[in-house]
Amino acid sequence: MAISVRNLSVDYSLPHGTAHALRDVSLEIQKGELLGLVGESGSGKSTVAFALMGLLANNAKVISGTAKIDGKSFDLTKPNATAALRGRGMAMIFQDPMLSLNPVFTVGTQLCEVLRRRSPGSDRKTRIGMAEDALDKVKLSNPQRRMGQYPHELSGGMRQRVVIAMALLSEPALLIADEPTTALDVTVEAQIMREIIGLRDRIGCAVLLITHSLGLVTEYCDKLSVLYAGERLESGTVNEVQQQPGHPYTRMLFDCEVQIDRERHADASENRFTVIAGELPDTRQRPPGCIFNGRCDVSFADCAVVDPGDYPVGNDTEHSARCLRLETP
Ligand SMILES: Nc1ncnc2c1ncn2[C@@H]1O[C@H](COP(=O)(O)OP(=O)(O)OP(=O)(O)O)[C@@H](O)[C@H]1O
Repeated sequence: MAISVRNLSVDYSLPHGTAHALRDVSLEIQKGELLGLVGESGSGKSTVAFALMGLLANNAKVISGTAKIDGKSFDLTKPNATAALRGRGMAMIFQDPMLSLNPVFTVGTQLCEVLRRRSPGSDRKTRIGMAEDALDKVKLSNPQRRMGQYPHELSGGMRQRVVIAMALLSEPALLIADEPTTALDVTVEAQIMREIIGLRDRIGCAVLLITHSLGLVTEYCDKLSVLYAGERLESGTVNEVQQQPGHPYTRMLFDCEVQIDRERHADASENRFTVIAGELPDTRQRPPGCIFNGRCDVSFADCAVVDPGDYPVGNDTEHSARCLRLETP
């Protein structure tokens, strides 16, 4: 079973114009696969997730887009599409686990509620057993005690495990993890990523991992899509894209990552990270031609006027990038 999103475009209306935050973004994730969606801050990653989950802000409008899950298509411009999509099984892990947890209920009550909604006929004792089992599976120590605790009594990493346990119990077809480890320290990050992989292995769901970290993507994901100013500039398997980036932006992102890694090992201050010079363009006035033209180090005259297509890279049919340099005459 594959999950796909086709031509997702989202606008935000602002006091001075309309920001075209996403433009024709398409993604495809197979069952059991982890797709990393990377891009710098403001590139539109969360907008993709929110559009799928029906969590967009009031000033947002889905201009186009279809999501296909389990062979069934949903028109994302329709107001009730995301409710129907959620009904087919989607769960989301946020950077802040408190967005998924209710502070006034115990962990046990919240986990049992997921089970009650999923199988209303189940008895309480069975639900408690299953909830404890889920906490055990995400390696939360002393599950019985945790069941009676409130979210504020747990650390950030423990809360994130509870959210993963909730996802485990809801058995989604698609799990969206939006910067799930950004607020956690590096050791906890690795543990939480392992739990997400464990969840994927147990229920065979597709996972969309939203992150600004290429390091996380190369370590844990099967495929990646690179987002820039609301456009998907490149997509392919992690190995292919890493070995042969088709887009200059992807190459620059990988160069930054290597630099960050070196500086980490040299124990340098976090502030010295290399960044790509320039800024994201204002999406209220998308420039003509390639959206990355203003920051590209290998652009040529046509890049300022011709909107590039999505061209294949190398011999891999899954690998493509939006760069005119890949156009074959
Ligand atoms: N409610 C809103 N109204 C107006 N603009 C918005 C709104 N929400 C997001 N945006 C803008 O849309 C663009 C994409 O934002 P989004 O949060 O999806 O990016 P992101 O890649 O997830 O960023 P980050 O990594 O910082 O979370 C940004 O320019 C952002 O300022």
